[in-house]
Amino acid sequence: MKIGVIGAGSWGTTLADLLAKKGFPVTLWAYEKDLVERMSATRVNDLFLPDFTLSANLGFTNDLAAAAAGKDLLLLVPPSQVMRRVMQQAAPHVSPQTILVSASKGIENDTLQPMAEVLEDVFGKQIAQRLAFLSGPSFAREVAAGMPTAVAVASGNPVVAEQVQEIFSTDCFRVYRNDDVVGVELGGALKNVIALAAGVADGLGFGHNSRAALITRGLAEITRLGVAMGAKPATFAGLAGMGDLVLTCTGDLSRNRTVGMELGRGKSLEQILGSMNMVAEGVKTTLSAFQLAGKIGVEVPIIEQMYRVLYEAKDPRQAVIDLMQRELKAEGI
Ligand SMILES: NC(=O)c1ccc[n+]([C@@H]2O[C@H](COP(=O)([O-])OP(=O)(O)OC[C@H]3O[C@@H](n4cnc5c(N)ncnc54)[C@H](O)[C@@H]3O)[C@@H](O)[C@H]2O)c1
Ligand SMILES: O=P(O)(O)OC[C@H](O)CO
Repeated sequence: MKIGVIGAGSWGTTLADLLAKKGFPVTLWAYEKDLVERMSATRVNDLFLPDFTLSANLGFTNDLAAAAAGKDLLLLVPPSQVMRRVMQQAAPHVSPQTILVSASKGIENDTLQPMAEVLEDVFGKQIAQRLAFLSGPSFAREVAAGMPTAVAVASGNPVVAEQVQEIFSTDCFRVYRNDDVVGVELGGALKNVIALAAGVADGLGFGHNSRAALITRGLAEITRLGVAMGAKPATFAGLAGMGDLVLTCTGDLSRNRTVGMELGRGKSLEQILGSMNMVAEGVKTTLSAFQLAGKIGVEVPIIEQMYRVLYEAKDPRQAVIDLMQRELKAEGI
């Protein structure tokens, strides 16, 4: 089983190392040429996953063709906004038997497509039979440190779901199968928007009540939008829904929650993003999710306020006031 990993951010590096430690020969593609040189020399990803020495079974390359060609499985972990561009370049080198597993969490701007649709555009509709999605509550640094973690893998092809489950599972990394591709993908993408909002609440100095309200009503929004897109409601009660939402809205390691906190403390989005080398997918996914909800007519009040804070420079305090003063209604999805 030869494996290529596209994207050497913290998650791609962590998963590449997990697979290499299981004994698979793994080639990790990094966008940054100088990072490849340093990782080859030191076996440390000093840019995105410092403090961890990577397995000897792991090879590094800046050449997409070398990473993609002759592989039985390709793990795709670039930021979602560049997935299309990167995979268009890799596609001519991907063999027709290769299984593709996406671990990226986002919805493309402009097209408003989740990664399943982006990859179908690049490879053709038939790719769905060889495609799987890995998602769920999983901070890279905790997985890299071997802390027990459970995630979901979704595929429309049950054979592929089972293969991917076997390939990725370890004593510390437990993978559950799921057949709801849309739900698993959207749960992972949309929780980032709610995590931004939870961070804003923390940054404004609010407490546990506010966070619990955001998580619960955020889950209702995610479920409403997801179901309208064809997802199964039960998926949002699972690892890729509730599980990842709770992790990201409460965990100090979350980049999305951190961005939200800085916004709540009064920094501008430009200032915050200017000081980060990592990706906070929720920022761009907020735009896609807001537009998507408008297009299909789903009410998403938290996502809408997050959109106004990020893209219309609305005062976060006013966003909270507007959320709290909405017309009173019955609880439910
Ligand atoms: N880090 C985590 O804990 C974690 C866990 C689960 C899922 N994810 C998801 O994995 C995906 C990748 O995130 P990450 O955390 O590994 O990244 P990261 O924030 O650690 O690093 C940024 C990544 O973006 C890449 N990049 C920047 N500009 C690029 C360009 N123009 N073309 C190609 N690549 C470019 C960098 O090379 C690097 O791989 C995201 O969708 C994220 O939501 C991350
Ligand atoms: O650091 P974040 O906010 O991108 O979250 C990382 C993972 O998606 C958590 O499962």
